[in-house]
Amino acid sequence: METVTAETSPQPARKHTEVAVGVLLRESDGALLISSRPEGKPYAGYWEFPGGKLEAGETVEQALRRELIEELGVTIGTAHVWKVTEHDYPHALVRLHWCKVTEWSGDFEMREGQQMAWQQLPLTVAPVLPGAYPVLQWLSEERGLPFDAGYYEAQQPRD
Ligand SMILES: Nc1nc2c([nH]c(=O)n2[C@H]2C[C@H](O)[C@@H](COP(=O)(O)OP(=O)(O)OP(=O)(O)O)O2)c(=O)[nH]1
Repeated sequence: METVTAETSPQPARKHTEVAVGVLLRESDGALLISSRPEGKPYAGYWEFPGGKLEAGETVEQALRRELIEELGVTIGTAHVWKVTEHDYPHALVRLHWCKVTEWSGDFEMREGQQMAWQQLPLTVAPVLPGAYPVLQWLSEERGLPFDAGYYEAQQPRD
């Protein structure tokens, strides 16, 4: 009989965590809204696009609308998925559903004690969550700007 060791036994497939993410674009100058991750979450203090995990039965748009009310106090208009990416973190395998958002109402309030910044590319806040790099690349390409992942990598904390 074949012995299956820990090294050779197949690993069960990791389940994806589905995440809705908003790229809020300011009409006047095309600036992007970036926010910092609150204390108590993995990667606290890292900068990201606002959003969060889908709850049972929610569409991406519904989850994004709920998250932005919870985190920022704004209610978004229509949002459609623009890109889907995946990132494998030690804490989770995430599937990110990215939506561009150009319409919202309400005043921004940092309801989770986080910070926010309207930024042009390349971003000047750091460190940025690595799962956001592909979107920064696509946004740069759309604007005819160079994208250098090394610029963002160099700002990651070292252990
Ligand atoms: N919001 C957001 N999440 C991102 C980005 N890039 C990226 O890899 N992620 C990952 C980090 C997290 O593993 C996951 C989002 O989960 P989260 O913990 O922030 O979600 P949540 O607000 O629903 O959190 P929770 O407190 O309910 O657990 O997606 C990004 O730009 N924005």
